[in-house]
Amino acid sequence: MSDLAKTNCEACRADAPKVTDAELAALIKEIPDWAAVSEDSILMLRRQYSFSNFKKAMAFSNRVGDLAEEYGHHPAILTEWGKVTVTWWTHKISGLHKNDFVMAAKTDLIPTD
Ligand SMILES: C[C@H](O)[C@H](O)[C@H]1CNC2=NC(N)=NC(=O)C2=N1
Repeated sequence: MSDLAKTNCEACRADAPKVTDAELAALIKEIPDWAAVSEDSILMLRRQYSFSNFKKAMAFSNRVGDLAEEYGHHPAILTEWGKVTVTWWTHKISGLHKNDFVMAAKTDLIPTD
């Protein structure tokens, strides 16, 4: 398990700093299956998971939702037949906080079978 996955979320505050370019470059290496993407100038982390049917995709999506509720930090989840796309960013700062990398790492611990 990566150290990130063992980390707790900090309380999200509107004045929290976004990760710097250097922090982003270092942190993204710890979650190699995730991509940093920009939408409407908002940096986000995105990964797509594959499943053998919709029922398994839905079950995984619900477990991601449980994780989000546990830590009070919520992703965008796109659930499709055989696919789930999870996107993490911090709404309050319209960008990436270390919490988002922590939650991406924790998402990777959810079983996909
Ligand atoms: C009131 C509530 O705790 C806040 O709105 C939390 C909820 N979940 C959140 N999730 C994410 N991704 N970003 C936030 O800024 C955020 N804020």
